Formats: sequence, C-alpha cells, structure tokens
Amino acid sequence: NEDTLKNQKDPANWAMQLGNYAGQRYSTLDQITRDNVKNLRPVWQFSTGVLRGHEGGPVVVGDTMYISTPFPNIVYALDLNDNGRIKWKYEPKQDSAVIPVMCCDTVTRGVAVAGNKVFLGQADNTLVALDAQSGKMLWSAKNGDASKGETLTAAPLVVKDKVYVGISGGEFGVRGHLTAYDINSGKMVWRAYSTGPDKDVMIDPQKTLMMGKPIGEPDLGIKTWPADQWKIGGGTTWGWYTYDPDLNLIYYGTGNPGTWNPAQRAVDKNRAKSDNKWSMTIFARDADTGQAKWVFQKTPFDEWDYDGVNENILADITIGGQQRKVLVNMDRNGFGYTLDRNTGELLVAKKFDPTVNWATEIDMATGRPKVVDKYSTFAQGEDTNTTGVCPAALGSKDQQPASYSPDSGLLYVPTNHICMDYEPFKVEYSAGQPYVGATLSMYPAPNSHGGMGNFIAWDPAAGKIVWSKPERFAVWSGALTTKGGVGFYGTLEGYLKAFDLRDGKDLYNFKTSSGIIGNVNTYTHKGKQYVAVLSGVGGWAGIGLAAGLTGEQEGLGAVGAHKSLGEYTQLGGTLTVFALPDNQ
Ligand SMILES: O=C(O)c1cc(C(=O)O)c2c(n1)C(=O)C(=O)c1cc(C(=O)O)[nH]c1-2
Repeated sequence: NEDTLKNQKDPANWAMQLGNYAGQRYSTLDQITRDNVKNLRPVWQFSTGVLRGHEGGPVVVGDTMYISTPFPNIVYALDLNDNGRIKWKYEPKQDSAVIPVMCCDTVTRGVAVAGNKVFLGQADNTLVALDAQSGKMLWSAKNGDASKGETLTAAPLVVKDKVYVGISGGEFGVRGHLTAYDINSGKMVWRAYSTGPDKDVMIDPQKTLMMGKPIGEPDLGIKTWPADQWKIGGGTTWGWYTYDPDLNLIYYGTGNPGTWNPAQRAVDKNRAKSDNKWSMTIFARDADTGQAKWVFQKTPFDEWDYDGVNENILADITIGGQQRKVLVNMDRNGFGYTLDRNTGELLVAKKFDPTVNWATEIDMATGRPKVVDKYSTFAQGEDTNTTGVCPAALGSKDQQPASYSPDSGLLYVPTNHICMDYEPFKVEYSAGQPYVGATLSMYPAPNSHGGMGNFIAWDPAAGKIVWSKPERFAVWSGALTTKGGVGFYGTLEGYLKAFDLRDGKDLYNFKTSSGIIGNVNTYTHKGKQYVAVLSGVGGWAGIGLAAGLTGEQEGLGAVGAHKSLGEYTQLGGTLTVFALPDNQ
C-alpha cells in the first residue's frame, strides 16, 4: 500500500501505532522543544465511555484521528477541525464470553489505517476492515476461536496489500501464529505457526538462518518438545510488528511456551534438548510469502513466562566502526539484543535491568542465556517455590513500546524492577480453560530504589544504560521521542511526563484522569504540533484495579506488586490532547 509507506514518512501524521514501519516512535517535529515544553497544556479531551485498560494510541492521518477502546472495542474517528467531533463510531457486537479468556485485561493495542480502510482486531478474534470515511464494515475475517481460549489484542500491521494479525492465549494452550489477509477481500493469504513442523512454521531448514547459518536440522518445532506438546505449546504473537521496506521483511516475536510448568515441556532432564522451538523467537519473514528468512530464540525452554513478543525496533547504527542495519529488542527477560536485521546475526546482548539474576550473560557464540540453577524453576522442580527470581513474569519490560531517536542513537525504554516467587505445578489441558501451571507472587525488586519502574536511555551499540530515572510503579506506557530534544511517556499514576533526552530530567508533567498504559503520539494539525495520549489504567500491571481484584488476590500474580496503585488513580478512558499556547 503506497499510501501507508508515504503517510508514515510525513511527520504531520502519526500513521501507525509505532509511528513508522521501523517502530521508532520518533518524530521529526520540533516545535515543542526542551525549552518551551514547560508551557504545554491540555487543549481538549474526549471520554471514550469505556473503563479498563486503554493501550495503543491515536493514529492521525490528515484531519482525522482514530482511537479504539478496550472491550467492546469501539473505534472512533474524530475530526481534528472541530476539537474531536465524532465523524463516526463503530461498535462491534461481541459476545462477552471472551472476557474471562483474556489473560491480562480486555485491552487492544489499537487500529491500523491504510488507504481508505481502518483495520481492527476485535477481542473475539474478528478482524474487520472499516471504510475510513464512514466507518462502515467492508469485510470481516475470523482469525481464531474464543472457546479454545484464543483472543486478539495486538494492533494489525498493513504492508502493501496485506494486513498481518497475531493471536493471544499463551495461558490457554493456544498454538500461536501470524496470519496475512488480503486487505481488499479479507481472504487469508498465509498463516505461519510458531510451533510444529517446518511447513507450518514456514521454515526451510536449508535456507532459514539462525545465528547467521542455515538451521540445518528439520522440524525443531516438533523435536524440541515432548510428544504432541507443541500442539498446545503457546508461542502466541500478541506484541508488535515492524517492517523494513528495502529488505521486504516483517519482524515479530513469539510468546511463552505452554504451560508455565517447565517439567511438562521437558524432553528429558537435559534442558538443552528442550528448547520448545519456536516459542520466545524473533522471526524475520518475507512480507509477501511469509517464508522465514531468519530466526533467533531469546529464551529457549522458558521457565519464567518471559514472552518474547516485544517490539523489534529497526535502526541504522555504528557498531565497531561499521555502519549496520540492526534490529533492537528490549526483551522481557531483561536483556537488550542488537541483531543484524538482514541475517539475524547476534551483535550485542546485555542486561538493561541491573536486577536480572536468572541468567548471568548471553553466550555470544550460541545466543543462549547462561541460566543460574538457583533461579531455574525446572532445576528447583515441580511443586517447589523458587524465590527471588528477577525479573518477574511481567518482565524487565513488557508490551509498552520503547522509542529510538536517530539524533542520539539511543533507545528510550519504559522498564520494570519487579521480582517474583514461582511455583510450578502439573496441569491438565482442557480447551478453553486456563493452562497456567504455576503460582506466582510478584514484588518490587529488593535491591532496587524501592519503586517498581525505571525509565532508561539505552545505547544499543555498546549495550549500556546511559541514564536511568526511577519511577514508583512499572512504566506501562509507550515512549515518544522528538527532534525537539524532548521525549514523553505516561505513568501508572496517570502522569503525562516530558523529559530531556540528554539526561532524563523532568521538564513537564500533567496528571491525567486515570493511569496511563497507552502510548504517547505526536502530529500536526494546520501546522501546529500536538501531543496526544489515552489514559485508562489496566493491562497486566493494572489488572487489580481493572478487574476489581483487591488485596492479595492472585490475578496471575501481578496484583500484589501494584496493590497500592488504587491510592493514586482509578478506572477511566480518556484521550487528552496537549499543545503550546498559540503565541509560542
Ligand atoms: O501469552 C499470551 O497470549 C499473552 C497475551 C497477552 C495479551 O494479549 O494481552 C499478554 C500476555 N500473554 C502476557 O504475558 C503479558 O505479560 C501481558 C501484558 C499485557 C498487557 O496488555 O498489559 N498483555 C499480556
């Protein structure tokens, strides 16, 4: 789709969820600067009418802004010429039976806009194409089945004439896949599974690269599992997708293997034979055919729920004196990976969270983590509580997307400092029922600053933290950087914060009506720069408030860590748009 390629290059728009195909969440707009940002103020607001967690962010193309809400996934097209007058509203009729099978709140990470169409992945697995002018449904496709625990929370991505969509349900024994649909007809073009035989995973072991060489051995997506476990093996694809138009490759990661009880996924006592491929894997696929060009598994044989779905940011940086086309992945397991995005060769892998203890380092020859037995929930065994594992299952970073500024060459990353106790137990698979197999308890990292979040600047060439800014709670909002030298993110308490890219210093903050787990975006309208964000606390970090759980209730273990959040904010879905006063 040529329009999309063009739109994402024009900084007047915020044309896709991650800002551009490279996933940089960076804007060349520079009217708002580190000097004048203190004068920023909210200029209009819009209540979405929906409570619970509002992820994703506003997409702006021309004079129209598109936003979407958590279940029931209302889409609004708002007229920027009239402070957000509603041009149209699309409200799907969905069976609320899907709500109990959504693991981590009823979120969606937003819509995709391409040409004259808006694409929405509904919680109930319906992918819809709407007419961008009228909101009328043009077609719909069924991408999954909620009665098996399948749901949809990811934002679709459009490349040329295809729209890609993933699937959620790693805690329900769902077998993950990424699927391409034709944007005009809604027909499925290809589906690439995350586990199983090479033909299903769309791997050619003679051609698909791993650590820069062909994989060689066929069907590792079967052999690295005990019999048939790959069929209910997770590897869901609920994160973000990016695209390199020159290489014609799309990039995404797969989630945790099912169940959380590693003993049920072990081929034998030897961890090395039980990689549970291709869970926890970055895939680079040909955007047209879906064929895997390369793979990189970050956490083979996961024992901690470190889903590998975080965004893969594409950047051109200098490493060892050489200009390289890289992909940077700030993984949930606490390591920041820099890979050659053409070949998948591993260039850098370092801890970006000082509390990480489950592995000492990544072996650069094999790409494998060196796991510490004391924190191995497999080595400790079934029905044993492994304590003090850092990070927690929420990860050193979860779905909240980072930003990359080509001006500084650094990533700006919302992170968590949370640890956990993890007790695996045997669980039977029953379709549509939780298939978790571990009890978790999460708490602030004991050796940290007492809070549970840090917002950091990361050097992806050196693998080093440049500066770090403590936050009371996990930072669950996506970051934005701009050419004006100023960056933005939101906090779980509800603050929209502006910071100096040089040192992280707070330059402005405003407390919005609810906690922010949405992503901060910027655009211009009639030549003036605006910043916009959705408030609405929830997501996994805010599940206690969102789902009305209180005190020490489990809620997959995240509630305990953030139980004091209710003292700072409550539910509510609001868009807030910020600008400088007219005379600036
Ligand atoms: O395994 C899965 O299929 C799956 C799905 C989702 C989701 O779709 O929101 C999350 C997770 N896992 C998960 O592990 C996780 O930490 C998480 C956080 C959130 C969120 O929106 O805050 N979703 C999810």
